[in-house]
Amino acid sequence: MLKAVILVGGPQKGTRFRPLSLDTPKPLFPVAGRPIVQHHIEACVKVKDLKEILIIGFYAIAQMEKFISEMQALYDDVIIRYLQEFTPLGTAGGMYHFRDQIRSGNPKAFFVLNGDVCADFPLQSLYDFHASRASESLITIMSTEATHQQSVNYGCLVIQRETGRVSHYVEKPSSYVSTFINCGVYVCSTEVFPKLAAIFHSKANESHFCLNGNGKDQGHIRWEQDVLTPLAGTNKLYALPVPNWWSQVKTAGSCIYANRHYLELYKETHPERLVNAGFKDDGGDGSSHLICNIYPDVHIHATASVHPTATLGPNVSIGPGVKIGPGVRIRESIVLENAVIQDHTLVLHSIIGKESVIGPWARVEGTPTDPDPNKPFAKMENPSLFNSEGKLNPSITILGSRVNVPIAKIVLNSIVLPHKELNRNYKNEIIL
Ligand SMILES: Nc1nc2c(ncn2[C@@H]2O[C@H](COP(=O)(O)OP(=O)(O)O[C@H]3O[C@H](CO)[C@@H](O)[C@H](O)[C@@H]3O)[C@@H](O)[C@H]2O)c(=O)[nH]1
Repeated sequence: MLKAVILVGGPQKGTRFRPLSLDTPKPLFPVAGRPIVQHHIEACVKVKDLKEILIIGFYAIAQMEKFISEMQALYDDVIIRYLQEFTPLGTAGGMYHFRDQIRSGNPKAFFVLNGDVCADFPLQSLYDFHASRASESLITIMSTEATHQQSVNYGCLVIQRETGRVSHYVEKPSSYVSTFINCGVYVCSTEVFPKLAAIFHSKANESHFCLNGNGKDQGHIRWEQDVLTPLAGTNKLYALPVPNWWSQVKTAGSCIYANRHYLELYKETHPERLVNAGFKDDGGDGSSHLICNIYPDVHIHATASVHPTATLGPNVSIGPGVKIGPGVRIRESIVLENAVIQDHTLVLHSIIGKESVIGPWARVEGTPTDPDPNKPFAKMENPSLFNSEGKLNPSITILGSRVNVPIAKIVLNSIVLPHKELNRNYKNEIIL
């Protein structure tokens, strides 16, 4: 039997995700019509013999319980639970704290997935690789290549080509180590728990490491620095470099990028979630009707209404209850629940928040922050909001929830906090 742990962190961690994280915990933000973490769950339930998924974070249970019960209803062959840390315990402290839940039933191994990555997760191949080295391997890391320049923003691994052993691991090094990076996806043997126990007890003995000293709980353990770094070079740490699409989801801009890739994956995994050439299934009886002009890939929730003269795509996700008027043009964007986009409005490279209303003949446009297509292995940059001159770096436009854009106004490369009534044009601004 196998299990999976998904690390979702908690409210303080989502600051680069504002204003989107103000009303939805980041792991539940919809990308390609499904919460970010549902994509992890869908990858896990495909693994043979995987029986339980434990989502570990420090969000309040009330914020997660509806999602968990929806997931449990959808995937009833697998147990899905949320375990709340009483305080942030780091990337390994939660696993140690909930060790009895992870070990119960005696799983052969368990996956660990960072909740803030998106990927075409090759979990079965990762497990098969791990199992083939089970006599030695304690942890197998999913790895991918990055550019020299970007690699230092990740955990970097030196991998022995023939064996897959990791001889050296440095978390976010200050200078170049390797272009092979840690994807934040692992298979672990339960033999890792004695290691975590030793780390926990040695931290407890360190006099400076107390609850009020550095502000972190004694149970705070860093998976990367405390576990992976010392394990490298001991023949117990392996890595499997994979060519699959993979990216972090740190900023709102990376959601547009992830949206595009998950929509593309749907062609193989869930073609029913895509709208084909402008036709939408009427439900059950095999009939379909023209809804609008489509440039694939586009996902439209069954409860959204789109005028037949609107044009959507490529890479657009339309949420539940959204209303899109005549002549509207939307591309490379995510439109959230119950938003209204009125006649002849243009939306490009943007996220439109829940219940926002964009009046007719308006223009809401952002600038994509995609990886450089001319650099092999380039990843998403996660630029800071402001440049060295204190000006907003051009990025996607985000309208928080319940924002009102009146008729014929233009909003370019701007971030608008919830509940704002805009009354003029905006360019490169944060509207607080
Ligand atoms: N439960 C829990 N989860 C946590 C905590 N702290 C972080 N997490 C979760 O653990 C994941 C990684 O946490 P970060 O601390 O944000 O690390 P990172 O900068 O993304 O780097 C990690 O991921 C990279 C790949 O995306 C790796 O390259 C890197 O080596 C490292 O593992 C995220 O999903 C985050 O929500 C915690 O205290 N508790």
